[in-house]
Amino acid sequence: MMKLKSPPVNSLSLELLTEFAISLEKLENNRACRGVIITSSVPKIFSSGLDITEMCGKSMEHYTEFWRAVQEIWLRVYSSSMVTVAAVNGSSPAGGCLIALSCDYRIMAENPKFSIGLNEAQLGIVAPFWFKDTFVNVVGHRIAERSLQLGSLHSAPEAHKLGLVDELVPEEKLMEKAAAVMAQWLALPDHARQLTKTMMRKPVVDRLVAHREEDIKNFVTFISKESIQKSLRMYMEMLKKRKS
Ligand SMILES: CCCCCCCCCCCC/C=C/CC(=O)SCCNC(=O)CCNC(=O)[C@H](O)C(C)(C)COP(=O)(O)OP(=O)(O)OC[C@H]1O[C@@H](n2cnc3c(N)ncnc32)[C@H](O)[C@@H]1OP(=O)(O)O
Repeated sequence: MMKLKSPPVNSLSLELLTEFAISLEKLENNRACRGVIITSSVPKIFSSGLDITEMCGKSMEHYTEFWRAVQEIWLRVYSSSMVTVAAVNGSSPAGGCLIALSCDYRIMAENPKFSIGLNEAQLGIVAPFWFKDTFVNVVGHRIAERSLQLGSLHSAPEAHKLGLVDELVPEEKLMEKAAAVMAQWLALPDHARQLTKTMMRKPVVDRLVAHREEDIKNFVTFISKESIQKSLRMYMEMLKKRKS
């Protein structure tokens, strides 16, 4: 089991992304480890997505390093040879949603206050093509198109209806259910399951691998624009105001 633990909201900072990548690599290299459940130890939050402060007021070099780390996590989770189950025990916007979408199976606590989705458009930013591809591969083109354009955050029941999460369970049963799903997936021979997963996911993975540097360049150019910086600052202010 891998528990995200970066209070208050598990935002994906460069530091957390780096630790996450190292932990995944260790598990991946451990032949005895065939599956991992990804969850959060922060109450009510799975992950608040990418740490917005990493994308605000920093240098081009920093944006480059940060985006490479984001790509790395996605590549590692999406193409993991292990069975990956997301036990979504709280809200999961944007980058948090991407982590869940990159797993093989998603179980969410059936709390209508918890929401999940790729809400980038609400921040005035654009989900990159590999976020979009991952989303399309889970929910289909039409649902992904509407949800991405509107930057929708879906309540847990809505997310289940759309197929964004595979199952809803009472909060107290989440880990038990995740373990049961893991056992079901591990009952299959690894090689057949792994080859099937590769067959399904390889085109999307290859697309980023082939355009990785170009994708970094696009991100750095986009995020450095004053208009985008302004949108992000306003969004952070809105989060703080909402609180007070
Ligand atoms: C053709 C052109 C193509 C160009 C392509 C270029 C490609 C460009 C691509 C760019 C894409 C970049 C992708 C980004 C993906 C992301 O993940 S962006 C992050 C999106 N996240 C959110 O919108 C979540 C925002 N947070 C919330 O909604 C809430 O905080 C919460 C529901 C998660 C939790 O709510 P609550 O429990 O009430 O806590 P809060 O009081 O709101 O928050 C506590 C504390 O944390 C700060 N915070 C929250 N989220 C983040 C975050 N993601 N990053 C940094 N900080 C965050 C929040 O401000 C509070 O701080 P203070 O205590 O007030 O200091």
